[in-house]
Amino acid sequence: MADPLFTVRGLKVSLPDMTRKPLLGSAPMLDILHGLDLAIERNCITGIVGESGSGKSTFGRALVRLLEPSAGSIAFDGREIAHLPETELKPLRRDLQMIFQDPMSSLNPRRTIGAIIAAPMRHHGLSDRIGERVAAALTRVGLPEDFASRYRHQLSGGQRQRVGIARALALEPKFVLADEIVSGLDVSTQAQILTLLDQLASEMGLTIAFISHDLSVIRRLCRNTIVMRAGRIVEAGPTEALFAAPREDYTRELIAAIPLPEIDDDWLTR
Ligand SMILES: Nc1ncnc2c1ncn2[C@@H]1O[C@H](COP(=O)(O)OP(=O)(O)OP(=O)(O)O)[C@@H](O)[C@H]1O
Repeated sequence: MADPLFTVRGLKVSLPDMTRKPLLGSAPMLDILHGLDLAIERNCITGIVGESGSGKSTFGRALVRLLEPSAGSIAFDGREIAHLPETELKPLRRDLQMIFQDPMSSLNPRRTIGAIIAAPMRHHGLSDRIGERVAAALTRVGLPEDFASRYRHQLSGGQRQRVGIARALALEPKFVLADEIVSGLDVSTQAQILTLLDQLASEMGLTIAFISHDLSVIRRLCRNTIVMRAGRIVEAGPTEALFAAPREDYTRELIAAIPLPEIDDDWLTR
């Protein structure tokens, strides 16, 4: 792959094992990722799929440096970031954004939607024309501008996830991690949110890592796919080729387990 946005080599992550935390002292370390090598292509959506506990979220969190790897390298846009201290990461945070699974818990109930979307702008020193920027961010995700004065509890699940997307995109980041962002929504709202993400990705030339356990969604949305199992990469490559001719038994099993398409399955036309 020519000029990827991320190049990851030998990525290992170990975390304190919370299931074995002693009453006194620190928890023993548990190896979660066992040395990942891969690249993430620019200006497209890459799917990360695998069963629960395979390490998808840990990998995503290491990419956006919410976690520090225990070993290995992460080159982001040509710069090594795996072990950068927080002071040097701060300006990079603008380029590394995240959309969370549960907008109900990630949106502050006491702040207006406008204040929530404005927060990352203020944090990164963009304090001029905030009202205009918030209105543009809302319009971009298909919400009326006057939603800026509403609160979280006045929105539906789908509208809340649109706010989560607006907040992540407000700073026009180079990379967005989307971790199971539709799993709490009903099927038709899921379809709307995925269509929106697909449109925004192509309009804004975004690079997105889309974590999901749902292979049928990955197949329709993502140009490339990474399959994970037990903290390792099983296989990775262009989605079409991976589905047409999976190299590994595990990928074949995942594909075989995809439920038959629903009648209104044409939400994404490409
Ligand atoms: N602090 C911790 N202590 C103990 N185990 C942990 C800790 N953090 C993560 N794990 C374990 O590491 C493994 C990978 O977790 P991770 O959340 O990355 O997987 P995932 O593929 O995203 O799973 P899911 O689809 O269920 O969200 C899991 O087995 C999880 O239980």
